[in-house]
Amino acid sequence: CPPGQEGDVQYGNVTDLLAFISRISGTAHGVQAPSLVHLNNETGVLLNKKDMIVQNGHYRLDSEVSLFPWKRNYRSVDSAHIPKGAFGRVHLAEDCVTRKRMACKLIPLEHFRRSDVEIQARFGHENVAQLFGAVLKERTLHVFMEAGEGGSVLEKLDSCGPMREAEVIWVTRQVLQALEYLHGHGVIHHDIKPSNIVLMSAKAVLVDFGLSVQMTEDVYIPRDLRGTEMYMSPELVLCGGHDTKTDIYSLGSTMIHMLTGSAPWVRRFPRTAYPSYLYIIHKYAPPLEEVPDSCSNPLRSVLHSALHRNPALRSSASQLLQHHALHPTTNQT
Ligand SMILES: Nc1nnc(-c2c[nH]c3ncc(-c4c[nH]c5ccccc45)cc23)o1
Repeated sequence: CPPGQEGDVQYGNVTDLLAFISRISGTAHGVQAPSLVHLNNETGVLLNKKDMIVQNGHYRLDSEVSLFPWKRNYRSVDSAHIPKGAFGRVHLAEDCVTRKRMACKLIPLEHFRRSDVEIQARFGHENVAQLFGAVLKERTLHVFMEAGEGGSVLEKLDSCGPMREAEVIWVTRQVLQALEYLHGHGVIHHDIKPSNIVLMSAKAVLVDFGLSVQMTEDVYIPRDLRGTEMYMSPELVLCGGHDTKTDIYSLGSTMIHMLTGSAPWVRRFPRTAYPSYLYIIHKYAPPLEEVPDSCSNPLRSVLHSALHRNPALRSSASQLLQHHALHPTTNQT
C-alpha cells in the first residue's frame, strides 16, 4: 500500500456500521456500490475505538491487526475443530497496538449474508458475541467480534466426553439468557448447537448469526431449510412455518449432546447409514429416550419441556429460566 494512501476504515456507531453493511450487501450481489469502487482498498466501520487503532484509515492485516490460529484448548482436538461459520473461517485476532484479542471471521463477499453482522450489531447482550466492527478488503469481509478463548462446547465434548450435569445446567442457562433476549426481539438464531456456543472465563456466548432472522409476523415462513439437521425441530423440518420455539428444541437437542457426548439420533441411526435425519425427526418422537438414566429428574423435566413436539406446548426461554432445575442450590447433590 503506497505510503500516504488513505484507507477508508472509520470509527462509527451501529447506524454507520449497518449503512456500510447495506452498501456491501449490494456489492455482494453484483451491484457495484460506487463508494466501494476501490474494492482492492480497505473500507469498513469499527465500533471499538478504545481497543482497535486505525492508522490513516487503514486496519490492515499484519500492520494494524494480526491473525493467529486458535490455541488448542484440548490436546486431542484435530484441525477439524478450527472454528468456522456457515460461510467463513474464524481466526484469533490481536490489535497490534492495544493487544486486544478478538475473533475475526473471514467471509467471502459472495457468501456474505447481512444477518452475519446485522443481528449482532443491533442486538447486544452479554451472552451474544459482541461485534467490534467489519472491514472489507479484496472481496473478503473481516468481522471482528468478542473471542471465546475457551473454545466451543463441541470442542470440549469431543475432547473430554459428556459434561457433568452442573456444567450442562450452567451452559443451558447462559444460552437461555441469550435466547430470552433475542426471542423478545423476534430474532430466531436457527443454528443452536454445541459448535455455536463458545466459552469464556465467566460466561458462554452464542455465535454465528448467519442463519438468523428477525420475525415480522407471529410465524416465520422459511424459503429454505436453515440449521444443522440433528438439532432441527419437527416443525422446522416440515417447512410449514415456525417461530422462536424452534431454537428451544435445538437447545434441548444440544443438552442431549452435552449429557451424552453425541448429537441426538446418531447413536440409533449412524450417519454412515443415514445421510439425512429430516425424515427421522419428522417420524419419530423427540429423542427423549437418549437422555441418560443418570440424568436427574428435574433436568429431565427441563428436557421434556424443551423437546415437546408441539411448539405451542413447548416452554419458552423465559419459562425455562424459571425452572428450579436450572437454579441448583449448593446443598443439592
Ligand atoms: N462461526 C462463528 N461465528 N462467529 C464465531 C466466533 C466469534 N467469537 C468466537 N470465539 C471463539 C470461537 C471458537 C469456536 N470454536 C473454537 C475452537 C477453539 C477456539 C475458539 C473457537 C468462535 C467465535 O464463530
